Amino acid sequence: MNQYDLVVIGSGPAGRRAAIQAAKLNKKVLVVEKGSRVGGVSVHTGTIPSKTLRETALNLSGWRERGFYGRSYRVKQEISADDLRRRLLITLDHEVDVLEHQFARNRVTQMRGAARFVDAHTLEVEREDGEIIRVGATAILLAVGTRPFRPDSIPFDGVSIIDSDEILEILHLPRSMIVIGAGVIGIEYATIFSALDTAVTVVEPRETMLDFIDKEIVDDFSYQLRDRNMKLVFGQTVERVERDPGGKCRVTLANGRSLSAEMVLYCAGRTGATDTLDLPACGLAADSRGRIKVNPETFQTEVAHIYAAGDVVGFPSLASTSMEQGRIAARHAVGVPGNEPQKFFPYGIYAVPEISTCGLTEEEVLERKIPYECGIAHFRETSRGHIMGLDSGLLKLIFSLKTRRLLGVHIVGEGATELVHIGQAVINLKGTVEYFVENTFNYPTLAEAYKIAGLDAWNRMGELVREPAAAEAAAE
Ligand SMILES: Cc1cc2nc3c(=O)[nH]c(=O)nc-3n(C[C@H](O)[C@H](O)[C@H](O)COP(=O)(O)OP(=O)(O)OC[C@H]3O[C@@H](n4cnc5c(N)ncnc54)[C@H](O)[C@@H]3O)c2cc1C
Ligand SMILES: NC(=O)c1ccc[n+]([C@@H]2O[C@H](COP(=O)([O-])OP(=O)(O)OC[C@H]3O[C@@H](n4cnc5c(N)ncnc54)[C@H](O)[C@@H]3O)[C@@H](O)[C@H]2O)c1
Repeated sequence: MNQYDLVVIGSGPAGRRAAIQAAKLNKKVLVVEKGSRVGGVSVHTGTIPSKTLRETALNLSGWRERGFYGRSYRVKQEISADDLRRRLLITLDHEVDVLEHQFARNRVTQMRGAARFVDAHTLEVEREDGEIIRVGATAILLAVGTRPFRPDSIPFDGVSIIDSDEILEILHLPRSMIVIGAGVIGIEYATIFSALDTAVTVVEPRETMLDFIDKEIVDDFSYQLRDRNMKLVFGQTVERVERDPGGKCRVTLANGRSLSAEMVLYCAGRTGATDTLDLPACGLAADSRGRIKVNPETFQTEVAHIYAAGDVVGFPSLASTSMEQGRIAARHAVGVPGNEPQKFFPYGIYAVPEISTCGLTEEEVLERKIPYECGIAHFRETSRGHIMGLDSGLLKLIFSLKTRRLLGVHIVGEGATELVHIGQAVINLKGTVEYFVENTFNYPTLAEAYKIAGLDAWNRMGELVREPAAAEAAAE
């Protein structure tokens, strides 16, 4: 039986980053992956495919140019499912190739097959041909991720009633679609298909969506969706989903209302992929959604040498945070703990338009009773926004009145997921409103919106009265 310092189960963002980190520290590392190719949900069914699909949809539809040329502007008149898939396959091949090369360069051993526990230090890997291989490990990282939640009550058929994995395989672009669940996945796909001129209705049991985002940003976003005729049916639960004799999909709501469309996309959350690990054999158990509890600082489970990271541990379930969690877990597992991570990470929602946020929302600032001031900039106030033909886009900064420090940055609009990193740096480096007022920004850029929002807040906050010594230091 081969013995390893660290065995990583799963090759998604958490597993991949953990394996390479441990290998860089000269440890003997094995990655076990049951999928036919490495990369995890992130590369094959999640982040990368959905973002590639979005980019293709925006390019082929001419979405970004419609501000100038009108809503009927198209780059390609008839966009097919094949058009969308072509770019996807090229991107995925490239991602897998980069990852395989990283593993090879860093001497990370790979094994194809499904891993399960024999005991707390031993795993069995079942390969596709039925062969079973035993491996021993000093430490183990569970980076098994999640899969779409598929309740028995929904008659999935892989063609018209589908989940977020199956949407990548559709054979034709639907003219109408009902998206069930206004979480991040549901909203991203709903808005991408709406940009392709599919008539989209979103059904959500709660009265609101994306509750972790600043309300002013969600309000602006919802207004933009409704303005382009997307239907948001909130506060309604789904009673039944079925195909009617004419081939259309019918969704019946608890209030009796009936909706019909060519396609139903079901996105009501995800389940941890822990059911086949035989967790009791190592002394662990998962919760009802298949998730594993960990120490949020070390990512150790209740069994000290077994770690879990990534989506299998729950919120925030992002590729970006999963990578960091994997790195922290691997360092701790091999006895070289890293520095404490930065407190504030960005959250990017690649809807059309994009939303991105870092730090505290206005609702959180109010809840914590922190005296604050906000600064707002509309992208249309920037010259770059004019050049790009943007008629929407909003950047909101929240500052503490006491310390003048930036507490939160919230953006909806073109480039939000890139722009947010300026705000993230200022928050984590403890910068104040003066950073935006006193620095020169490239012109014309959308980043200039930071300057405008900073000045907007500063005008209400008033001048900073510097102590004479501090003023001298600032002048140096
Ligand atoms: C549609 C969609 C869009 C997304 N968009 C974004 C985005 O834009 N930005 C972002 O940051 N995040 C995004 N995410 C989230 C992101 O994909 C996940 O946070 C990330 O993939 C989680 O990484 P992970 O390492 O935990 O596991 P995963 O990527 O889920 O990988 C887990 C791997 O473990 C393997 N595995 C499972 N069980 C076993 C076993 N028993 N033996 C061997 N192998 C096993 C699986 O085959 C899989 O390859 C998106 C997710 C979805 C679904
Ligand atoms: N851009 C990104 O960073 C990105 C993109 C996609 C996904 N993700 C991650 O993937 C994770 C999973 O996303 P998700 O959208 O599947 O889950 P989610 O938990 O974010 O959203 C699920 C939504 O479905 C609703 N819902 C729950 N039960 C329902 C039911 N029975 N009928 C109808 N609606 C129901 C919920 O109220 C919720 O709004 C998220 O935590 C997210 O962090 C991130």
